[in-house]
Amino acid sequence: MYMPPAPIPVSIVTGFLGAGKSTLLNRLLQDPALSDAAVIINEFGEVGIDHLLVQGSSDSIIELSNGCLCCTVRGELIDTLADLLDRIQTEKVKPVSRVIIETTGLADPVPVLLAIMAHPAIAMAFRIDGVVTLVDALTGADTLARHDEAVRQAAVADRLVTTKTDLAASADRDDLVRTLERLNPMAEIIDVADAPASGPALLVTGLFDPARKAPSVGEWLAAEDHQHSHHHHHDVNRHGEHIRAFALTAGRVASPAAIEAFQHRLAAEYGDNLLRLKGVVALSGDDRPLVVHGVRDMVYPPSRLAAQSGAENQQTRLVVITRDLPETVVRELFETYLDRPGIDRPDRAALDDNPLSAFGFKA
Ligand SMILES: Nc1nc2c(ncn2[C@@H]2O[C@H](COP(=O)(O)OP(=O)(O)OP(=O)(O)O)[C@@H](O)[C@H]2O)c(=O)[nH]1
Repeated sequence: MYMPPAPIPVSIVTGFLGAGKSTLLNRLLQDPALSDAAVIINEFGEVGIDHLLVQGSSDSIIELSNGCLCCTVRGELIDTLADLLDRIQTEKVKPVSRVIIETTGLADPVPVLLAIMAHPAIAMAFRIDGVVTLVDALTGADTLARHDEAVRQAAVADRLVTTKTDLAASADRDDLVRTLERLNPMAEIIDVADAPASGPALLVTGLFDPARKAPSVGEWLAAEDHQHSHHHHHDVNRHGEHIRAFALTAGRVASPAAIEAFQHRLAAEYGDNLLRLKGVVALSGDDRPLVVHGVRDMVYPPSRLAAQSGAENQQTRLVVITRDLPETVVRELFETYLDRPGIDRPDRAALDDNPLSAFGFKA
């Protein structure tokens, strides 16, 4: 295997679902200093759309197949890094100055770190520079209380970046910072709106050093290493029975208002169980799809992509990740808002008139 003169630094950008990873990366990738960085994206859901949402020079963005990086896709990450080295050696691609890995929001970063650090050849060619973890100031406290993955993401970080502070009350951000300081006393905590978060230096933290983390981080790495080296049965879906990820699809949509109304209804009624909604909405008579986002009970303003060609871009594709909310409830609501008839499905007018849950499910 080709060995570059010095190991290529690897930055891991993590943070719970919808924390703002792609938004931040898009901003950083505008900087010429990162023009020769390779970006590896991983998402959890049947429909890959992140490659559309993270903009950069197209051959530097590699999308891993769907599934979670900390579970099924770990081997693929190693293969991808090995392949990248090979392509650099054979001059199929230019040397890269850095690899940036954006994990899924559900990823436990510990197995991802270990996959790189414990692989003999990969660990010689790449070095983990650092972990930058984003924490949503609106939902972060609740997410940390409910999801171990979020706690681990915060605890392994070299830098913690609070996001959405333009939307959150400053007292809530202060409380969140105190919680983060307890979880990870050594990490620098910065705000996404502050200058240090706006440039590529955000990703440069020096060598990732487990010894500088809370003692639990060393224990997690050791436990993971044991599992790794003893080939224990690995839980393919670490995220448990409660989490569901699925796709909602449709053709071109005549009115974006229907999708927006669906999003608001879903968020208002099931926001507590709605971990994430994101997608690309193909519109009739307009080749520039809408990008829609929701996190818990927040519906974010839609944005537009540049005009897209290709059959897949004629499709509306939404990825939904729920906790303790059956897929059928979301799917029925979607069909209703798109006015697609179904047996026993109330029409939209009836639904809008009825303030109570229409499908008999209430969290
Ligand atoms: N107001 C505000 N909105 C933000 C901020 N950061 C992200 N957003 C919005 O939050 C939504 C989700 O942001 P993304 O960057 O897609 O989040 P992500 O972490 O990449 O999401 P996943 O990959 O699905 O986990 C988008 O609509 C963003 O525009 C912020 O600091 N302030």
